[in-house]
Amino acid sequence: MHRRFLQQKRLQSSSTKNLIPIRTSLKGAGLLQQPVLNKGSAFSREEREIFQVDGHIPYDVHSLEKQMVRAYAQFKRQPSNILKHAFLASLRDQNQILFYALVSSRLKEMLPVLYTPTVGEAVSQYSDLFRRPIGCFLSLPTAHTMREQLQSHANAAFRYKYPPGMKNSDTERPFDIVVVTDSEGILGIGDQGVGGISISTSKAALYVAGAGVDPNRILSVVLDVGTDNHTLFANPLYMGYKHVRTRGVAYDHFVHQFMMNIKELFPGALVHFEDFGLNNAARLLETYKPVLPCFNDDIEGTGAVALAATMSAIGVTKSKLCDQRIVVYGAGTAGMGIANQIRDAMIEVDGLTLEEANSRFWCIDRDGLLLKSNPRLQGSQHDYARDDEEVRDWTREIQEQPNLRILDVVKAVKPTMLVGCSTNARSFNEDVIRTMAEHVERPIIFPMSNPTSLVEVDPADANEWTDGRALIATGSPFPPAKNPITGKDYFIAEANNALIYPGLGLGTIASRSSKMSKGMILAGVKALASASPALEDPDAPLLPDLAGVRKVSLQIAAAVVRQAMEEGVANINLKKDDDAIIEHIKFGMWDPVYRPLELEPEDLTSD
Ligand SMILES: NC(=O)c1ccc[n+]([C@@H]2O[C@H](COP(=O)([O-])OP(=O)(O)OC[C@H]3O[C@@H](n4cnc5c(N)ncnc54)[C@H](O)[C@@H]3O)[C@@H](O)[C@H]2O)c1
Ligand SMILES: O=C(O)C[C@H](O)C(=O)O
Ligand SMILES: [Mg+2]
Repeated sequence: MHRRFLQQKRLQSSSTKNLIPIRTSLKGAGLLQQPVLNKGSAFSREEREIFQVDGHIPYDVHSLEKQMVRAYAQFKRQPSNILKHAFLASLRDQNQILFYALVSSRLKEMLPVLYTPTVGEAVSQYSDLFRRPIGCFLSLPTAHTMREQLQSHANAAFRYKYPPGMKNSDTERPFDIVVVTDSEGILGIGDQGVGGISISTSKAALYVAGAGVDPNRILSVVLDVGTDNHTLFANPLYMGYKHVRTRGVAYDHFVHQFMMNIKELFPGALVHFEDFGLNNAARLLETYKPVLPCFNDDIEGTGAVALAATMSAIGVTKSKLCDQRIVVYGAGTAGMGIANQIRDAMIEVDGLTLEEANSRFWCIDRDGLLLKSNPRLQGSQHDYARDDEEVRDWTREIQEQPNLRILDVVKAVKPTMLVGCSTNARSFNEDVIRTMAEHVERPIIFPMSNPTSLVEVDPADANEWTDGRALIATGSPFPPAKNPITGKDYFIAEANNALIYPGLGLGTIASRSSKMSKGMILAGVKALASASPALEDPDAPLLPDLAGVRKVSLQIAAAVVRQAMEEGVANINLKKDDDAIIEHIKFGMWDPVYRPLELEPEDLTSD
């Protein structure tokens, strides 16, 4: 009876009175080793007694706030960003609440460590830094047991048990979101083999910290089909499948087996494709869009964030989308995703025809300007390839270049907007930027390549070479640039897909939608663009700060849910009313707070 009394007393205590308790039968060391339930020094006196934690932990009881102070000091003591990243990974593995509470409270400082750019190092050094596996490793040689492996993750995922009649997050499917990479095109650093798991776990962490998705309902996956990365092959500590990267029919079969297993085992879960290679990303998205809810972050997420930044920029320049002349440098997964997203918006918002909208783009890849005569054009590149005739009208000086490079194109086209997704560091050099700035009052410049070392132009340089006139957004975080004329700081918008994918994902799962449609993505873009600080002040950044992503995600998710309901793809019974939608989304959101613990009833009866 004593324990029952203590439980009731604890439930009435003021600090926990509004929190729904969680039931568990774990005790002692077993409880401390469960990162979802472990509170470390924050177990209350009563919990320590009931759950036999006494003796496993020093005496004093500390609040979550005090734990955060200690964890932050330990974080600061790590000598490099990669060691800080490793520290955060261990913390996540020990105490999920403390990890997310710390990260969420200092998102601005933690994001560049947890995510881009440091995640690039974590991926490439994965086998050297490995401590404990987090995530799901599906390797080609063990494909015959893939279903059992996925099922085993579903079984191992912690499921909350709330007392009867209280909120229940335990729905019929074990996971809401599956983040998957095959590691062939990690950021701009290419094939990274099994280390790609860290991009999946990082993207998953942002769904949690950035949109309040329950971390226990996201599965992070790497599809290990081998690697063509010689450095990894030469590393005796490499932990992945040491085999040349599997391609062709065997690769397609493996991916198909994965997708079909997800559809059957986790029905309705959103599949988030991340950093697949150029030859697979668009093809897989097209294949599986009609089959299950799926989304490619590098194509659709990047396109969406770039479109939001563009909408914001044209608000400053007081022009229309259809007035833009856009040069896209690097016509790969992200470059084509951005062009497609902006092109589709020109059609929907400004009423252009497809042909008219395509004609606003000049895309450049390794062979130079994409021309219709180029036999190597692929996928969306065909839409944007220019007529060879057009180039014949350009000046002799330009025409005589062996293949049309960025400076030639900028001279001839006089673009209003220059987007970089090339991985070609510093390719927007002084000549390119100054030439662009000669012809346009407020040049819109988006060097989107990640990580930081691959950026097409340092925003400080772009700012200086345009006398502070450029409207800039980058893929990685940069410090403010000084306006050379006014001396004021210009804050650089971070146009990273992390600003939008968490909200898009949250909206999709909150609407229990059968797909993530173009309309839902566009609704999310408009919500993000409407939160732009530049709407109020033309010298402010083009996008809200990534550190405020959680607030923005709620607005994005609400727009997505509303649109899903309008399109008839939502599976919820809800009034089409803004307050009701926000309430519904908030109800499902997860917060990093310690909930009171209750013993499973069978454990109580043994008293
Ligand atoms: N800001 C963001 O949110 C975001 C999102 C996705 C990708 N990215 C970044 O964009 C870059 C590209 O990613 P991706 O997924 O599109 O890769 P990708 O390999 O699919 O595309 C890169 C393209 O650039 C071309 N290219 C390479 N070198 C070039 C050169 N010297 N001149 C012209 N073209 C060249 C390639 O041929 C390829 O078509 C990466 O650095 C990635 O980190 C940023
Ligand atoms: O991961 C990022 O930082 C953004 C994007 O998905 C990328 O591949 O660069
Ligand atoms: Mg990516």
